[in-house]
Amino acid sequence: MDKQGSYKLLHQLPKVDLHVHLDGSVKPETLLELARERGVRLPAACKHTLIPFMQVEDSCASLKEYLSKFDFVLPFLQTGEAIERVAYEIAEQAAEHNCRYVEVRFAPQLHRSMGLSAEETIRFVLDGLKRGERDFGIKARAIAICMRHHGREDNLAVVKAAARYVGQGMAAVDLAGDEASFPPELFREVFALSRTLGIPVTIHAGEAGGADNVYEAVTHLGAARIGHGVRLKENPSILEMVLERRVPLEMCPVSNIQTKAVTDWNVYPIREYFDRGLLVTVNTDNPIVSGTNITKEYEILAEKFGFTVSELVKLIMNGVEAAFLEDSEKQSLKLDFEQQLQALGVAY
Ligand SMILES: O=c1[nH]cnc2c1ncn2[C@H]1C[C@H](O)[C@@H](CO)O1
Ligand SMILES: [Zn+2]
Repeated sequence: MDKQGSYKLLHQLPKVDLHVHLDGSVKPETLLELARERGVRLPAACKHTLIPFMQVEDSCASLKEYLSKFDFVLPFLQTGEAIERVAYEIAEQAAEHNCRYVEVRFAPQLHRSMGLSAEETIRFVLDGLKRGERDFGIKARAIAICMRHHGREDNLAVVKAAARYVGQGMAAVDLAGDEASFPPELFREVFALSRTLGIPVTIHAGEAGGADNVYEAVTHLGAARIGHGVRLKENPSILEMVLERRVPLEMCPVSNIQTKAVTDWNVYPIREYFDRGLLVTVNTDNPIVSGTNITKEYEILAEKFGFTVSELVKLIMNGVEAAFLEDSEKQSLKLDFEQQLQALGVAY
C-alpha cells in the first residue's frame, strides 16, 4: 500500500487513546480565544505562529525540558469554563481520528490558581467529556494525576476527590511529572489510599527513570498499567515480571523520543516488547506539545518498525483490553471495534 493509502486506512481504523494529558492538548486557536477573553496578550497573534510556543523543539534534551512547555498554557486553564471546553475539544479531536475511546488525564492541583477546588476541576473535566461523548459519539473517561513535585497533602486530596467520582466518569489516578528527581517510592502512602478507596492506578514510570521504577510502581504502588515503561528493557527480570503479570504499557512513541526516554528511534524498544508478548498500547501523551495525533503514531510504527496492519490492529485491541472500563462496557467497545474492522475489511 502507498503512503497515502496507508494513512487513510490508519485514519479510518477504530482506535483508543489511553494516555493523553488535558493540558498537552489545548488547540492553539482555543488558547488564542482563552487569552483574548482574559485580556492577555500572547507572544503570537495567530495559531500558526503560536505553535512554536506550545510545542517542543526537536532539540528537546530531557523530560524536564519537555515539561517546561506546560507553563505556557496552564495559566489559561484556571476557570471551569476553560477546563470544560478543553476537555470537550479533546473528545472532538479524538473523534476526528476515529478514536472511539479516550482516557483524558489532568492534574487537579494545577488548575487552582484562580480559586477552583480540586473537586470542582474534576467536575468540569467530567462535564466537558460527557458533552463530548454526546456530541461526537465516542466514549471518554478521566484520570486524575498526582504530581511528583506536589506535597503529600495535595496528592492525598487528589486521590480522595477522584475516588468520589468513580462510576461517574473518573477511571483512575496517576503519578506524573519529573520522574528523575522524584522516585516512585516517595508516593507509597498516596497510592495506598487509592487502594483503600478502590480507585485503579496507572503510574508514569520507566520514562526518565530506570526499570526499578516500573517494579516499584507495580509492586508497591499497585499500578495496573504503566505510563511509558520505555526503559523496562534495562532489566530483563523486571520485564519478565511485567510480562507475567500482564501489565499493559501505555507507550507514546513521539513523546518518548522527544523526552529522550531513549536516544533515537533505532533503540526504541516497541517492536521488541510487542514480539515478546508485552501488552503494548499506543497513545499520544500530549498531541499539541508533541505535535502528534493518534493516526500519526500508528503511521510512524508502520514506517519505522514494519508493523503490519494486523499487528497494528493487535496494538489497538491491546488498548481496548487495557481500558479502565467495566467489563460490560469493554465488551460493547470490543463489539463496536470488531464491527468497524469487519466493515473496513481488516482481518482481526
Ligand atoms: O510524559 C510525561 N511524563 C511526565 N509528566 C508529564 C508527561 N506529560 C505531561 N506531564 C505532566 C505535565 C502536565 O502539566 C501534567 C498534567 O497533565 O503532567
Ligand atoms: Zn504522560
